[in-house]
Amino acid sequence: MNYRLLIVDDENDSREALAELAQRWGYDVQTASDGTEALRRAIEWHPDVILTDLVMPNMDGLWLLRALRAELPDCPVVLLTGRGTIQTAVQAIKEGAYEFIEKPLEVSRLRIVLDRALEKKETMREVQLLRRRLAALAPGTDMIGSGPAMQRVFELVKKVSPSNASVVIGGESGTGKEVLARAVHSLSPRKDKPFVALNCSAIPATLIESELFGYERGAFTGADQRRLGNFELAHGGTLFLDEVGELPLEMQGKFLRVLEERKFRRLGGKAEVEVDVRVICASNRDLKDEIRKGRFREDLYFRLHVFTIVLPPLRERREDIPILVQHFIEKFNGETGKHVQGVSAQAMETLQSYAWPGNIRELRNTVERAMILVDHDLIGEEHLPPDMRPSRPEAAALRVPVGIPLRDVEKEYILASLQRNGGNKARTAEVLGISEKTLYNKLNRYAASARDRAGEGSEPGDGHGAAAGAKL
Ligand SMILES: Nc1ncnc2c1ncn2[C@@H]1O[C@H](COP(=O)(O)OP(=O)(O)OP(=O)(O)O)[C@@H](O)[C@H]1O
Repeated sequence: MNYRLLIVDDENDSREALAELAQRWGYDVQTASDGTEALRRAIEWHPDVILTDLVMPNMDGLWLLRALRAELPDCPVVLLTGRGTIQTAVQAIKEGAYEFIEKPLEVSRLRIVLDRALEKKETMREVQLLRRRLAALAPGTDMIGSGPAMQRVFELVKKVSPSNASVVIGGESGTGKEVLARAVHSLSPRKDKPFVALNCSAIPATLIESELFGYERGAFTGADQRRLGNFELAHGGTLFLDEVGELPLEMQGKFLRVLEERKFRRLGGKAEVEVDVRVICASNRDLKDEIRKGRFREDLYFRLHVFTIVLPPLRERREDIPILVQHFIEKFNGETGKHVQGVSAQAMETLQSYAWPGNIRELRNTVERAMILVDHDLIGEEHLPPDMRPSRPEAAALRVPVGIPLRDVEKEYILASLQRNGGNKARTAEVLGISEKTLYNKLNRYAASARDRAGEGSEPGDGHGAAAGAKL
């Protein structure tokens, strides 16, 4: 289906010329000669993009822009401006116009601006969809994920949350193990009690005991008052131990005892403290392997592994990337007061093809960085880290062996240009500085000679040779 372009200009000649040009580029075109007529057409016809002259005698471009913001807020408006009207054009951009193009009109710029406006419109449509899906996801938790892998995880979360069972969460670093533990907590009857998280790998072995169980005043030098440990702080709620494989062996014994007896003593304390705590553990090490190496107690392993949930790495659930990106954009918009809307199609392609060794944490940081760099409302490829961007051969060199006939050089050059422009003949003709008709004639000639050669029993050419041209 062709894109719809509404052209608004009070001058007949320039309106007709623009319409003819746009039709050649493949647009369905309607025209209007002033703002009021344009508004009526826009409401009836729903164009994908509007190209309007800024200065018109009757209801000018700025009036139209304002009226359209209310009626068709998603439709990009491109303004044509004369030299003396730049200031008004800048004002129009502030009021939401997509772009302005100065007269006299540069055809190639018009083409590029219209293409980009359409790309933006498509992206915004996608963004709307993602927003709607975001709102419908895993209510009551911060977990985002809509693909089948995460749906399976959500099913498990829903099953295990209401119980008191211990849960072990596996998955690479940054896959969201803590987020998952919080989700289990917030969907459990303990949701109004504390959720206490402790990362065992971040605490020196000598301090872990006091972190977990607390101490009494005078228990050791410097203990000048009683301090509650994480078990006590989590009473009635959930204790999340990240990197549980890092617990020293001796601590594992004490930990097991608390799980079995539900009571313990603070360091330096005599009285036993009773606690009611649900324990969720996470590890990105293989605990079975740790048992074999004598670094993890088997009895603790079996006590903890009542229920296991493994989070897949991001590269195995790429389908979730768009919705996660949108989630982080909305989050950072809220924190920074920015109004970034989404990510361009090309940038999203890059994000979806990257391997994400740091998983969701890395994705989150990437979006945060891009949002610092971006000064429009759309994140583009240029806002992504350079090593993430695929190398696109912007000005790919064409190697042509010396000594071949000039007409073959021309053919190779034309076919390579066509390929670089994604098969778009109008754009290729423009880049080559020839008419589209000339390009068609040449391509037809290549195709015919390829057919002839094929008829003679020879190969019809390689991937970007004449046969490829014939198909285009
Ligand atoms: N499903 C998700 N939805 C939204 N945000 C997520 C999700 N999973 C992870 N995150 C975000 O990614 C970051 C890393 O998550 P988290 O700390 O839970 O990972 P982890 O697996 O516990 O990492 P580590 O193993 O390094 O402790 C956090 O900022 C978190 O908010």
